[in-house]
Amino acid sequence: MQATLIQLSATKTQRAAAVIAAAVMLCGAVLVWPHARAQGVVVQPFMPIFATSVAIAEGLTGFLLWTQFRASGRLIFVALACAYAFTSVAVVFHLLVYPGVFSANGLLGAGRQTSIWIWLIWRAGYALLAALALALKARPPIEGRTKRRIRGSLMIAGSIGLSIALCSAAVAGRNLLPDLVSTASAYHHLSAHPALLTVAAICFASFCAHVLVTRLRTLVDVWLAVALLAGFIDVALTLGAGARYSVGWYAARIAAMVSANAVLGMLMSETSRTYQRLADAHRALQELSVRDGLTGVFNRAYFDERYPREFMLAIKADYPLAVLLVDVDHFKDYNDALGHLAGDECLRRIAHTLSASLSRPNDFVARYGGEEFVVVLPSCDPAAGMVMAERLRQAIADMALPGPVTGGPCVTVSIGHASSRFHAEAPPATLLAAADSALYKAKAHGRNRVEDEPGPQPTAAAYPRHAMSHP
Ligand SMILES: Nc1nc2c(ncn2[C@@H]2O[C@H](COP(=O)(O)OP(=O)(O)OP(=O)(O)O)[C@@H](O)[C@H]2O)c(=O)[nH]1
Repeated sequence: MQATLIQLSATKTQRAAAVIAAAVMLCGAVLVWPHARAQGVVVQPFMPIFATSVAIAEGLTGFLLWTQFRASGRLIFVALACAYAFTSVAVVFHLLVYPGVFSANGLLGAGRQTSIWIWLIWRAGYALLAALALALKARPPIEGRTKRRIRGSLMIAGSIGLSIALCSAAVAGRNLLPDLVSTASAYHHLSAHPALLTVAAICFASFCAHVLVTRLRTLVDVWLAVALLAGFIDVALTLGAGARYSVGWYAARIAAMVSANAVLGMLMSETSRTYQRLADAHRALQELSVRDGLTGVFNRAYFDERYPREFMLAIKADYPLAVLLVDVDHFKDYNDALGHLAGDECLRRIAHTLSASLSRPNDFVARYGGEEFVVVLPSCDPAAGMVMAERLRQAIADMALPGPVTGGPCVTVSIGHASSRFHAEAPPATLLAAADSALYKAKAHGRNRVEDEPGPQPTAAAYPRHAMSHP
């Protein structure tokens, strides 16, 4: 089972979902473009809600990518986690310095264009770091948990440090950086500024490089492409918008939200699918671990664990428990005459008939060893146990499996039966020993028959009290 996403190919449905998301964004951008400069309603709480949700989404994406790195050792994941960590920090700065959110001009002594410079750092940093991650795609995984933790932590710390340094520089250099805005809320001449055009070019180039290099083979490739495209649309619409709280500005912010959530959505859906697959695999493994590989009935280990539990339960609830030991007659001759493969098939068919003959949910059959099976029948008194044993013997005989001698008797089984209500002191082995001794008798008395042996008896008890008879 695939533990990480590195080689997880995108299915047709996942590709279709990504294509639809990209198409909706592009169509939306084209439709909005002619109205981008139209002034919209100023919704003051929009910016804090938008920036907070983006910062959280980017941070969560970074964290989930980091866990993918911890599991796989692939540097591409930690490089992508760096891109998201960088962005998450830049978005927080962007919010702090944004005019009109916490104060008229923004916190940290921001100038009127500081938030735009930080936004440029955010968009360019994300695109560049995502492109840089491409270079690490083919790198072999880092071996060793400590090595992974140290290298990964250093890279993440480096990207966070870089983001803090660049954003702080944007705040500190508010008077040195080129002026991008014409008024406090409008930035019409921004589109002509080389800084913004450069960032737009970086975003577009990063998207193209990603598509060309990855060919969108894996799930991560596909949704990262959607995130990069959304980042470019954010920049393009912001360029066309001209002013804060215009139609284009709102549309650009929505594109930024798509950019922040595209990979996160994929990671969350894949994480829950992985849990589902893990649970299924665990269930299958558990089922496999209690089954006998040859016959498919429960194995000896399962019997050894469950039988004492059934025994104690019978003591506690004061009901009888029947045990049948079923042994194939002259099986050595069968093997010698027909070969071990035929012998295996014979055991499989006998096991199938035995389990198919049990109807109550708590009855079970296990392979006790070699050509011997054990059947446990809780709440079954001696009379019902003998009836059941005889029914099983007959069922095997009715199969009419040809025996080792051509034209001779068919395959048969001998069954030793023991059933009893117990003293609390009686060890579980006593009942098994009684069934074994009954089996010995059945063999000695000519085989293809059922014999019984009294199991450990109670000192004084009405018997049976709750016993259920087999129909
Ligand atoms: N094909 C096959 N044979 C098995 C398997 N396990 C045990 N056997 C064979 O079962 C045979 C058991 O032989 P014995 O213990 O002498 O018993 P028997 O020939 O059945 O004689 P009785 O029990 O006295 O009727 C041996 O030849 C084992 O090799 C198995 O998984 N597959």
